[in-house]
Amino acid sequence: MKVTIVGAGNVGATCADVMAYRGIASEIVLLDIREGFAEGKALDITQCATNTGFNTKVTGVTNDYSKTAGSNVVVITSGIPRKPGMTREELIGINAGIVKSVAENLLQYSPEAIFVIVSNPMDTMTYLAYKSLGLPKNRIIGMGGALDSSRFRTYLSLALDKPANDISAMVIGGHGDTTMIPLTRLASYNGIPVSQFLSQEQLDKVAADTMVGGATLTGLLGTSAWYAPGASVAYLVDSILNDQKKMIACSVFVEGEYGQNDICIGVPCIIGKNGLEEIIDIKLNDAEKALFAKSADAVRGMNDALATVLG
Ligand SMILES: NC(=O)c1ccc[n+]([C@@H]2O[C@H](COP(=O)([O-])OP(=O)(O)OC[C@H]3O[C@@H](n4cnc5c(N)ncnc54)[C@H](O)[C@@H]3O)[C@@H](O)[C@H]2O)c1
Ligand SMILES: O=C(O)C[C@H](O)C(=O)O
Repeated sequence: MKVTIVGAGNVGATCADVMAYRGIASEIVLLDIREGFAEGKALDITQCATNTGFNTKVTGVTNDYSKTAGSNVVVITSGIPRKPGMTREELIGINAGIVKSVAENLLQYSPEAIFVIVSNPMDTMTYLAYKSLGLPKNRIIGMGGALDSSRFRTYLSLALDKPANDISAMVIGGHGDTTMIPLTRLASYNGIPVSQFLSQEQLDKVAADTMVGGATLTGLLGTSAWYAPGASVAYLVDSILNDQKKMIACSVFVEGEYGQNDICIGVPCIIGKNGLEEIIDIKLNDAEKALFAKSADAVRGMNDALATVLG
């Protein structure tokens, strides 16, 4: 199975590295606009093979889309990341044009591919890809919830002092500092509600830390994060290529689900060989429904800024 990743920067290269190491795809093509950059990243990753024991073919190209032909999955990470103090939404002006042209180029050479959108603001970029490519909604998937849920589980694990893999928890809604919705009520430690172990004050802090998880790392690193984002993309692509049918919160086009229409927003999705296979309808309580409606309003508002790009 062939995967193309556009953007060989921090997230794209990390994603390629994790996918190669875990043998998720047989072939990975990294593409970047910067001369020689993707070639260099691909060669460096390839030179891990004998020490980490993988057989994935990893190549890099400078803006040559013909080398991406016939990809089963394409991942878009091209664009600029935020700097400390910025919101993801401030990236829209530059990233919208990049994502649209990259997506169109990819489709030309891989007409059957499933698209995974990573560039920020991710929900807006996913909507842009959906509207401009004209593909069925199952083939356009925004990655954000996998990462946010992983951060939520990490913060819960730290508060509980228990392994993150024993914790089940999900974040839905927009992939923004104020639009994420960590579903604390449904989070569990091996099936036991986390509220049996943590006070409301502790739970509120975990949710707040989760929501600004990306901003915290941006403040520490001077640019946005890449290890957990790259691993989260690989996790999502694995579920597609290997038809795992995992439930992963992803940004997809909604048509009535959760009371919303005509936006891409994070909802629990079954992800398999067809991309989005089903949206799971969680019975939210009234407070959660209100948070989702507010998040959807903010996500919808950002889509208005796309008018010029969408023509
Ligand atoms: N959805 C998420 O959960 C999530 C997580 C982390 C980062 N991101 C976003 O992903 C994007 C990439 O982040 P990063 O840290 O890897 O940035 P980065 O600067 O390290 O890498 C971006 C790469 O894109 C390339 N690029 C720019 N324009 C291009 C074009 N037209 N064609 C091909 N390549 C092009 C650049 O040359 C660069 O190498 C940012 O927008 C960031 O906000 C999203
Ligand atoms: O925080 C960012 O800007 C990058 C990404 O969306 C993240 O959550 O790490």
